[in-house]
Amino acid sequence: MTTWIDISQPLREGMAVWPGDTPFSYQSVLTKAQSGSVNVGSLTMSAHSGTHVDAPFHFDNQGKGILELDLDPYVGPARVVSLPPGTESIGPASLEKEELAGVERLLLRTGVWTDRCTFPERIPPVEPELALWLAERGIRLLGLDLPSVDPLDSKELPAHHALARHGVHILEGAVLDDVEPGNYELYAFPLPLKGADGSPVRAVLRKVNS
Ligand SMILES: N[C@@H](CC(=O)c1ccccc1NC=O)C(=O)O
Ligand SMILES: [Zn+2]
Ligand SMILES: [Zn+2]
Repeated sequence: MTTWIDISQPLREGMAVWPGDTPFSYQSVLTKAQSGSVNVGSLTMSAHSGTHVDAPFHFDNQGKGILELDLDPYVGPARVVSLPPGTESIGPASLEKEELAGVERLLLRTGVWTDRCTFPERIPPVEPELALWLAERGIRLLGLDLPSVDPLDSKELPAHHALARHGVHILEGAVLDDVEPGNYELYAFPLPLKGADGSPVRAVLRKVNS
């Protein structure tokens, strides 16, 4: 049996969501007793719930929505890198010692979001300069264990825009606490949501030998 490493946050009532955003809820609309055959539930949630991907339409009215996105960045070989505790921001200097030749998907573990029931107050943001640096190295997906790539109070979202401009897809809210740095295969397809600006994903890793 394959050993999957689930790096998705469970979607459940009470989970932390962006301040002011739609809380997650699963409601039973029909019970087996009522229908005589089946339980049926209905979901209410933000497109940015838990472990999710952003489409450029999230921050750019002319940007692609989830359904228009290329799927390749979301599946394939990936590298997990752990950043040192106390990292203030994530830029080229944070990664200069890493040998990233051939890496197309990069997952960064900061370890700062420890209590998933509450939203973090401060996160180390991605420096917009990192976008070009990643693109120059052929990286097409940046994943983080953080709810955003920009400071939580940012309105301009410079890192989101820079990453999109350079074709680097964004995966947010991954759970990497127990994942050793190294090489993996990543599977994190977005849902086929027409017109949506983001999508929750079931993100999993599988260890590869190297
Ligand atoms: N940029 C964040 C989400 C975000 O900014 C947000 C999500 C829900 C409601 C409001 C938000 N931002 C600003 O008001 C993300 O990419 O998940
Ligand atoms: Zn998002
Ligand atoms: Zn985002």
